[in-house]
Amino acid sequence: MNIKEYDDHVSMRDIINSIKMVPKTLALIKNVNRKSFYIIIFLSLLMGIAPIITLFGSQNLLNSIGFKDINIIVWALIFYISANVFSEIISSFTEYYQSKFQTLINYKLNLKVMEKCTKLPLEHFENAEVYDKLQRVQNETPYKPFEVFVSILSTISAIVTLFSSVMILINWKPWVLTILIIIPVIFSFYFFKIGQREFNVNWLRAPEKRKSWYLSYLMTRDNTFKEVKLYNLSGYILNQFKEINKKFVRQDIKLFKRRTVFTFIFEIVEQICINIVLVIVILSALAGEILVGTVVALIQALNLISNNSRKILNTIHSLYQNNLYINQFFEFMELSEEKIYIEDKHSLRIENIENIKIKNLTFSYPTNPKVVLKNINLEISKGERIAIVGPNGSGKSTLIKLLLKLYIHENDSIYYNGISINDLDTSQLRKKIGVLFQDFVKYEMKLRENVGFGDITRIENDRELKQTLEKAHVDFISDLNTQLGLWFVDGVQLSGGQWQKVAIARALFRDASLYILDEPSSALDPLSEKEIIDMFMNMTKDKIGIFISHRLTTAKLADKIVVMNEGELIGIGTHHELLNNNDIYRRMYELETLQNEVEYGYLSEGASL
Ligand SMILES: Nc1ncnc2c1ncn2[C@@H]1O[C@H](COP(=O)(O)OP(=O)(O)OP(=O)(O)O)[C@@H](O)[C@H]1O
Repeated sequence: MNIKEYDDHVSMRDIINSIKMVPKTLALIKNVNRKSFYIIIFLSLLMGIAPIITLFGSQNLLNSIGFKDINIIVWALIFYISANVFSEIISSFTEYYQSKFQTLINYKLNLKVMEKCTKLPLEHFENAEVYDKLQRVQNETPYKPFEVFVSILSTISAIVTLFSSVMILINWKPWVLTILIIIPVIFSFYFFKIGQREFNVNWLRAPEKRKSWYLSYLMTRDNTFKEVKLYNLSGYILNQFKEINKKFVRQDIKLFKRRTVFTFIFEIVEQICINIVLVIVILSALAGEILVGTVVALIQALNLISNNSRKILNTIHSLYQNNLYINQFFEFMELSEEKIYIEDKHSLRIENIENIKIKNLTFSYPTNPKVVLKNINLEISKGERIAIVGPNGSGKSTLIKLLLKLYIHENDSIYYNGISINDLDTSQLRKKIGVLFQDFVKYEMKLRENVGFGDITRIENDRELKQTLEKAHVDFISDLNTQLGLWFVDGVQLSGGQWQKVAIARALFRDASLYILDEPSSALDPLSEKEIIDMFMNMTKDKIGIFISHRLTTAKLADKIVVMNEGELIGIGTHHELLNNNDIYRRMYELETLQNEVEYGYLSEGASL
């Protein structure tokens, strides 16, 4: 079914398409818990019959009074009371099973969305459209499928009741039915139209809803709160938040108004028809054609027909609307997954990374036509430690992400041990790589988890965790079970550099054959930086080590330095080789040395004071 974003015209085909979605939705819900699913359907059928049994009970009871026989009256009373008790029992059971099932559906479908998220490639998370889709699905999934199910159940009960009530009326005057049924059918098209409009409004809201969420995030998180306070941004952000949400409120009120007016017109027309039939019932009673009990039964049947035809109309309307939402869920679940989950079963595996070869690598991000890497050629072998240097935006981190197979690059340009990265089992390859990302995660969890996530299988191995912490110079906390960060109770906040050391420990905790550190020293003091790089060089003696650095005094410790500029690899060699034959490198180094001298001069000036 195609989602119409702006047009709220509803054709018969749309309605049929929407009804065609019902089996798919039911299958989705049934898989959550088959037993509850069938019990609820059975209870709904009983719920549909219950009003008719009660109606018969009251008709019998009233008519029995005319016979003046105590036995008949007692039996009629027993039947009447039993019918009411039966009705109460069924409704309590239905309530219990529905609440239980709703909880299960919420849990299982949210889990499905989360599981799907874990399988999506990185590029989907850098795409605003996918984010919007995710936002819609996350907002609606907890309750929409259950609403569809409830709509279907109500329709089943209502149809059963309607059918039985119709039987009562058919016995009396069949032509009366035409009036009572034609009205809801005519109105149903308008209800669909309203449903489509409400859906469209919500559909178009997703990007702004996400913005609204982001604004509230800025106002309420510790890491953003400081700047918001300092730059006095509260008013500005709050205004944007208000603007977006005021617009939502205006739209919602407009929709409520439309719906209320329309429902009101429908109810008035319907009431007029019902009252005409009522007059006919009274006239028949006055003419002595029917008994008092039958008059009551006919009036009740009329009410049941009126209520249930309205109910069917409402539920079909919400069914249609909810199906549009559920279609989003199915579309989201069909998003392409990371290759790792669909093709890797037949991929090749390597035990250790001995050699990396990059051949004519050219790359653009899927969301950006700009060529970010241009014809890169590079070879690194076991035992080599490489530093990558270059100005901001020159493509250093992109190169690392491609080495980790975070983007699918169709051309065979990267080889591990002579095998194209595209033919390698992704998860097995990633197990061989320990990485510190430039924007590493500060897990608001225990120290054990922050480091142990490097190799989850050894998260309980205290001895190895402590050895790694020592290597990464994490000497400021000793208890592995210390909660880090301030989001949860008893948390200990770390400084920027301390968090970075913990993240380095996480990368090193992995028993890898390739270690990559993307700007490991960005938050470290010079002494810590020296210690970390020395340790890294030592640790990667018989492995492959790559680190990105903006400090050439650090980079020069590497065996080889790779210089990048505007997506190109413009130089490779030792520090001295590059000083002699690479103008950009030499200039960068001179500038850094000059800055150091200024700093040094300043410091010695200060020292002499
Ligand atoms: N996810 C992305 N989607 C689209 N473009 C991106 C993405 N990430 C980076 N870019 C673009 O790719 C180019 C290279 O970015 P990259 O992060 O690789 O540079 P870098 O050399 O690591 O920079 P820095 O030294 O500032 O960390 C930049 O022009 C950037 O705008």
